[in-house]
Formats: sequence, structure tokens, C-alpha cells
Amino acid sequence: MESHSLPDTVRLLIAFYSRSGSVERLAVAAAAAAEAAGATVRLRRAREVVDEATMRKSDGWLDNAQRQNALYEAPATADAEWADAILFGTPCYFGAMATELKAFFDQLGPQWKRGALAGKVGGAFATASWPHGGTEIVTFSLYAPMAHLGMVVVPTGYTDEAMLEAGSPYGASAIVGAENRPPRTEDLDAVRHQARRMCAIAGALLAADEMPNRKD
Ligand SMILES: Cc1cc2nc3c(=O)[nH]c(=O)nc-3n(C[C@H](O)[C@H](O)[C@H](O)COP(=O)(O)O)c2cc1C
Repeated sequence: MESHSLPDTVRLLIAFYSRSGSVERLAVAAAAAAEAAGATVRLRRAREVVDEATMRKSDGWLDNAQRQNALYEAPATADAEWADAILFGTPCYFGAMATELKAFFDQLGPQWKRGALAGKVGGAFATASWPHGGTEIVTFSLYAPMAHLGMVVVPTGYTDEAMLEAGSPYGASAIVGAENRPPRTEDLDAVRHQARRMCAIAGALLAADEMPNRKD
């Protein structure tokens, strides 16, 4: 694994949704890697859109949601404006991102109108129960809203050995099975690399004075 030293000014927002904790584990690993490399990180969990009755129907969903909501604030549009880089994380739901994360994107209309996120570095990762269950298409689908917002979309490619073992060229991922196995070390390494890479690129843009919406 490569190790970059970042300007301590790089700000990374990790905006994720997770019901059973898999996306959360990847998000936490990404945050720790970025912080260890010198970035300032905000870790934010999108809030439920489905009702409580639905959340009660699967073991652990409600408890996990309440546990996470006590740990992480909801992502706010101000967080997106604060950040130099935004890493989005989502479970794959029927081949698409979770509605809860999409709801965060859909709050960003005023920012889109002002071009407030233009030039910020963006990336995405996803989890799914099954191999070929949709992580790649979901990750790739997140490129579209990032493009509309004018973000600098950064794919992971095969830019680190970690990407030969996990994830895809589009972003990190984890296949967790119906029982929601914890992500593997390889999956965590891939998302750590992704976070560090995004921060390194954001740092280079900052150093070149090419981060037009930086707010001090
Ligand atoms: C409504 C719904 C739709 C799902 N659709 C898929 C799917 O299309 N492919 C798949 O592999 N897993 C699917 N899953 C499983 C989730 O992707 C899996 O539970 C999630 O990635 C685990 O992440 P979490 O622990 O962060 O909640 C679905 C789960 C739900 C609740």
C-alpha cells in the first residue's frame, strides 16, 4: 500500500447510508485512513426514508440505525460545501443506490444552481449481498450525479495493489452475503486506498489553487 502525506488542510466528507453496518465499516476505515494521512474528515450517515415498521421487519435494522444515528450526524448541504472531496457510500438496493443517499443528493439543488460543488473531488463505493449483485453498476451510477454537480470524479482504477484484490476500477466494494459478513481486510484496504487517493488529488488541486469553491 502506498502512503501519501497530505496537506493538513484537505477536507473529506464521507456521506453514507448503511442498515446492517457493512457500508459503515468501509466508511469508518476510509475515514481513519484519510485522517492518518492528515485530512480532516466528516463522517455522516444519511437518515431513514422508509418507515419504522419496515425497519422492524429485518433483524437488527432498527437497532443498527439507532446506534449509527447516535454516532454520526446526518449529512447536510453545508458539509458538502465545506468539503474538498466527497466519498459516497451506499448499499446496493435492487441495482441502485439507497434512496436515503439519493435523498441527500436531491437536497443539493441550490448548490448545483450556484456551482458550489464544482471542482470538488468525488468518489463512491458500494456493498451488496451477492457477487455480481450490483456493486459495480451502483458505484458507476453515482458518477452521474457527481458529474451534474461539476465534481472531479476520481475512479480507483488499478492505482494500488489493493485494487487487484478487491473493489473495481470504479470504487471499493464488499460482498457481504445475506448474513452481512464483515467486509474482508482486502475490501477495507481498497477503500482506504480510495480515500487516500481522493485526498491526495484534492490536496494537489488545493496546492495548485484549483479548488474554486474552497470555503475558509
Ligand atoms: C431493498 C433491498 C434491495 C437489495 N438489493 C440487492 C441487490 O440488488 N443485489 C445484492 O447483491 N444485494 C441486495 N440487497 C442486499 C444489500 O445490498 C445488503 O444488505 C447491503 O449491501 C448491506 O449493507 P449494510 O450492511 O451497510 O446495510 C438488497 C437489500 C435490500 C434491503
